[in-house]
Amino acid sequence: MQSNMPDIADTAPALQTGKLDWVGMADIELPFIFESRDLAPLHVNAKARAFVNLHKEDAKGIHMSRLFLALDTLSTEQHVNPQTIAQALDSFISSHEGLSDQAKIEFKFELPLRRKSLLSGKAGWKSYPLTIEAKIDRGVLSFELSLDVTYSSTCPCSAALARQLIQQAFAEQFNGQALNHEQVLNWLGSTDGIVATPHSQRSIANVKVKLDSNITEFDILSLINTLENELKTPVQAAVKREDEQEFARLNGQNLMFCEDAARKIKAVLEDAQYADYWLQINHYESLHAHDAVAIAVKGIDDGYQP
Ligand SMILES: Nc1nc2c(ncn2[C@@H]2O[C@H](COP(=O)(O)OP(=O)(O)OP(=O)(O)O)[C@@H](O)[C@H]2O)c(=O)[nH]1
Repeated sequence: MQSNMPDIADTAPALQTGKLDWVGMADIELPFIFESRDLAPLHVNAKARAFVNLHKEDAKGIHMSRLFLALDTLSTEQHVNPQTIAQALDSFISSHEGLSDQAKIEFKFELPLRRKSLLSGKAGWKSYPLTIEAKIDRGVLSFELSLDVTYSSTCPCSAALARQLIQQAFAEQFNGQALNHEQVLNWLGSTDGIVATPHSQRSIANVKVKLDSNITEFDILSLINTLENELKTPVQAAVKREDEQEFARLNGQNLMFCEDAARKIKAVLEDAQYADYWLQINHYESLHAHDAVAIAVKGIDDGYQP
């Protein structure tokens, strides 16, 4: 049937000749089963982008359906892991012989993880926005992960200003009186004892890392745990009062500007020895209507740019 049909991608002349860097499809709906170390295979609903370059200058176009069907195989017959993504990229190239020598796939999805509460022993779902980009360039494979981690940041400047107001309130209230332990303890537990509170904000760390081309599995959980353990105040799922109190303690013990968060994340990404990384810290301020932002990269030649 197909052989009687015109196939202009192969036969029609290009309107204008020239090489193209990427041609393909965006926003493809693609449910699949995702594999990553220490996680049971997970059903996710991804949006995919699939591309090849078009280096044959007079070719009319690429064969979109071949990319689409390779992705469909990944979705329906395989689990998504570095090997199967590499197979899909290989099939992009082999189905475009003479046309393309570069291919890339991007999957964007939310990774739902069970997260434990801080103290109460409960658990709940928390979703992490994740993008995986895989590329093959004249036979060389590369993988990149982008991940968002949401946390709370309490402003160190605001905390110092609040402490000063609390001291002033104490001085006014007791005005040079000699106090016993119980009086001070009672005052600290009263609303007068916390006359000002520092502002905190929901904050997001956007992190992008380049992975080794020879990885055999993704390890998203360990990256998320590393980032959250470093920040100390990740947004919680299940929260009972004891968890909320622990969260308040953690916030008070980990006051941070966006610069502090950026330096913390930079240090752990350096330690993890990623080939390259990029990070952007966003503190969605409650003091201002604008945000505080810090950006850092590993700083290697031809690497990510800030
Ligand atoms: N190259 C290209 N194809 C497009 C575009 N927009 C839609 N398509 C369609 O994508 C469809 C798939 O093209 P092919 O992969 O060549 O489909 P096919 O000829 O049935 O498949 P093969 O026999 O494997 O070549 C065609 O029906 C095109 O019309 C576009 O902008 N560029």
